[in-house]
Amino acid sequence: MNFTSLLTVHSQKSKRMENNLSRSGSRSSSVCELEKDISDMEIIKSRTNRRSVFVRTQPARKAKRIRFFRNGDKFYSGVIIPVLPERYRSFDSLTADLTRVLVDNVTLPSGVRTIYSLEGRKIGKLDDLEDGQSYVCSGFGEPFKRLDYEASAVTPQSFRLSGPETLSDSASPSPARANNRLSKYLQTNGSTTTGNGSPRVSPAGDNVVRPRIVTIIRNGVKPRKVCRLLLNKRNSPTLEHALAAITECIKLDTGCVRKVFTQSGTSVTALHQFFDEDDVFFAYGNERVNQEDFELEFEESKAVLQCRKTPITRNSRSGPKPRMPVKASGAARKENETTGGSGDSEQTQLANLLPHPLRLKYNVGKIIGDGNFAVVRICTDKTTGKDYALKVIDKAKCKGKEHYVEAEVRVMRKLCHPRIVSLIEEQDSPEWLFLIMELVSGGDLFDSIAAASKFSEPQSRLLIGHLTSAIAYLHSLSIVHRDIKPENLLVEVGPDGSVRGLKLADFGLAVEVWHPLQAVCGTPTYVAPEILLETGYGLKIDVWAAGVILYILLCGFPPFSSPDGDQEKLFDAILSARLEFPAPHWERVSAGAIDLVANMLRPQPELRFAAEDVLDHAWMSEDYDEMCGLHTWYDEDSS
Ligand SMILES: Nc1ncnc2c1ncn2[C@@H]1O[C@H](COP(=O)(O)OP(=O)(O)OP(=O)(O)O)[C@@H](O)[C@H]1O
Repeated sequence: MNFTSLLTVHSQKSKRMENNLSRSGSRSSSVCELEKDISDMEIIKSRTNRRSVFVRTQPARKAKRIRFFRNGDKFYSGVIIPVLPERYRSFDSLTADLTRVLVDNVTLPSGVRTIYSLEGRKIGKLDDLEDGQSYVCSGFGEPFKRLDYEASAVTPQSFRLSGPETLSDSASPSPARANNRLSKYLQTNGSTTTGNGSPRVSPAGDNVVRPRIVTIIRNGVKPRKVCRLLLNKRNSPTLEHALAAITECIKLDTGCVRKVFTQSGTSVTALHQFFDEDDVFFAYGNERVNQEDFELEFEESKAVLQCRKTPITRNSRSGPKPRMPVKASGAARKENETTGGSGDSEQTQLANLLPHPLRLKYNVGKIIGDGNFAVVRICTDKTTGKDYALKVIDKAKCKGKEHYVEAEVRVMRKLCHPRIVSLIEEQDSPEWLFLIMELVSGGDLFDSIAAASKFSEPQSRLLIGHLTSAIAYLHSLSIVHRDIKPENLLVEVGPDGSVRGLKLADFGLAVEVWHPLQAVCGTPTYVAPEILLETGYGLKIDVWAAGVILYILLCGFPPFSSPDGDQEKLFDAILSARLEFPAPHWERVSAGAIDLVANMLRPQPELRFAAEDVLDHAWMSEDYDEMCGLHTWYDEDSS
């Protein structure tokens, strides 16, 4: 599980989804397009061809597009779901799906139990749901709360600055009606609007806003919730919009965020303050502000540091070659390094913590890795002598994010692929979650890159082939990993220590996709532009990340970086879509490799290669080097 999430340290993981939603015959179709297509197509899996194909087999049946709100949550703008009888054979299957979809955005501890119309009428069957209408989901025993839910359906997040009154959601009503709702929303939230209901974007505001991650501390009992939020022109064209974005991010118990302070206690009254020096902010509703609020407890400081931790080096050398991002190392790893591994007493302690069935079956050994929430140790099956990896997840560290851990396990249980680390078994205790996983003992790809600096084309082909086949498999199940990076790729090594292959691990951010996702998450160096733009994203973000990795394998540094380690500049570079293959580092790389990288790093997801396109690319063929001559140099004129 990796919580280097951009949006919040309580990272973003949502759930669920529709099975068999794969790519259409047109290789470049996006998830959004597929969402449209699925309504009138039936999926037939071609066994002979690796690719899933859509074949129209029956008259088109249109999905009902329905928006679902969270009961009592006027800030949640709802989720739109296409409802088709093929997809939901029972009302319960719809509520189960809604539970998985909503858990990313709202608190629903017992899941969706009841669906109401906006007027509070209980919905009992699928046929009662009307196309284009909105409904309210409530949990167990919750009475219906009458609110103007549709007002929140047009939050600033769904407002496009670039187009006149267009809404990001295709199922939104007419611009006029949407405008009314937007205007109503802004009025109820104290914002000013222009005559036509658009948010007033001051030229000054326009100038100050740039993609920037800030840390927000939610007022409350210490240790307080610490979140990360990406502010950009889309969600923060005005101060009011920024406050609404913060409200949505931290979900204050007391409703709207009304006051924000910097750590020095200065009240934030102008938009530019979010883009000045301070990057830690304290958010309040109507509560009183006390001086001691600005003092951080140890746990809070740790969370803030974690938020700030960027894998981009701040000690960049001058010179043409950008450096690799710095690997985040966890506390346990450091501890392991200084103590030379886990001592006997520590091991005994852990063995005592193990649930009885695991204690009977395994001997626990030394620490082999750690993350923010888990320590991973070697363990050995007492009967067979086979080694496994035991991941011990500390539930206390995951407080409030339990559903992400559950999602990680749920996703892993479904997977069975030679290039994906398999989950052997799991055991739960009130404080810990124990996962027994396949052991991949060669460390991670980050360390291999650090050791090798860069890889030959055949080695890069092998590694990217393994990674892409894992991604293609995930995508065939409509699962997006969302945190593909060298640290999450475990390496298999041969007896001579050479890299033989890799396996994909860490499904902490993985989620099933059946509508464009919005949660901003991932790791900055590998994040796709559509995530930063917050226009909704899908499976192709994994291909982008794999493209970044292929670029790194071939030349030893990332395609997008910031010379001084500034994260905002990194985002600007990603958004600029300027992909360069600078000499001398790329001079000896073949044209085929460069072509593949360029297709994996296309800024428009609909033009970007899908995972199977990558596998089909000529450069991926083992014969490529032979066909083209071993040292096909990249000729700039032929690009
Ligand atoms: N199956 C495995 N075999 C060998 N080593 C593993 C395995 N799984 C994890 N590790 C090692 O343990 C480290 C931490 O694991 P993982 O990233 O899953 O933990 P996490 O707490 O979820 O991490 P994060 O901080 O990224 O959320 C990995 O970086 C890797 O080095």
